[in-house]
Amino acid sequence: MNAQIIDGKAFAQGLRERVAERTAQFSERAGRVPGLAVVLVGEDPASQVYVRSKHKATVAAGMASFEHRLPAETAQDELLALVASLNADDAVDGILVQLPLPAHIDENAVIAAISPDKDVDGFHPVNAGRLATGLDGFVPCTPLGCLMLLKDRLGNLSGLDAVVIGRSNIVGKPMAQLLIRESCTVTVAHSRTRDLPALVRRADIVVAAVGLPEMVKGDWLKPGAAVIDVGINRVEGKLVGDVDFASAAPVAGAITPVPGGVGPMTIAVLLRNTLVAAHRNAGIAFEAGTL
Ligand SMILES: Nc1nc(=O)c2c([nH]1)NC[C@@H]1CN(c3ccc(C(=O)N[C@@H](CCC(=O)O)C(=O)O)cc3)C=[N+]21
Repeated sequence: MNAQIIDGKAFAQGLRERVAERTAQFSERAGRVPGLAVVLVGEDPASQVYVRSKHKATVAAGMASFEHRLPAETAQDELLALVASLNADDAVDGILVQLPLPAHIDENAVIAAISPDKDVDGFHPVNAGRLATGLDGFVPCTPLGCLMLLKDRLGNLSGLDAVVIGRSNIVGKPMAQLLIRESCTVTVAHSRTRDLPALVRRADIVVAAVGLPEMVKGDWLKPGAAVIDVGINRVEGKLVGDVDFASAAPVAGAITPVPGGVGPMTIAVLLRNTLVAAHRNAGIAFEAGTL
């Protein structure tokens, strides 16, 4: 058997086109375009690349993009003041502060300062709580993108065994919440997990989000499993995931590549969340439909 490759890039392209159509309808009705503010502190080259591609995708979808680039030595109070002004700005529907922030800034304090109704990253504790309790709110872009790919491939996920490797607030935990909501039996594994290969071997769905290059091996997988690789690791100038693709692809039923899998979904879902935020802020009902 050889896995179907899940083409996240193509799926993301389709999602972006649907978002663009719905953005045009929104703008017609509301008399303004949705706006996304992206804040980048410092000169980290990888972050600059992401912010650049977010900007291009935002404009391509018909939205306004407000970029704020601050020097690495920006004081936390200055950043908090900028967030407060974006919270108060009616042209701004969504706010994203690019992580990681420089070490002298308390990330949790900055995330908490973003209005939960503009928190299109879904990182604010209020949105994490909404997700955990089944209330409407913003869901982090990467896990929501992973879920879209899984549902597109597998349909109903009810009763499936899922293993999420990684327990971060931005991927592992919200991914587990989303899979619980889909009625999967979810196990969250992490660096202290005792027998990871044995755990993974039972899973119909494996989501790898640990940040260790090619850690998950093909002989850990149950034949036919759906494998979602969230890892983005730069190794010898090459981009590789957290899954050893060469050994996993012959065993898996379906697998996302890196690049071209989950990464492009993250940006497409960010636009989707910004469109949802615009509807809420304008008091226009949002029909999820194919979004
Ligand atoms: N507040 C915040 N929100 C984020 O959503 C956020 C963040 N901070 N900090 C950094 C991470 C990383 N991230 C990615 C987005 C797109 C790709 C992506 O499009 N990747 C392409 C390849 C890109 C390349 O070649 O480097 C792919 O996988 O095919 C990857 C990673 C969003 N992040």
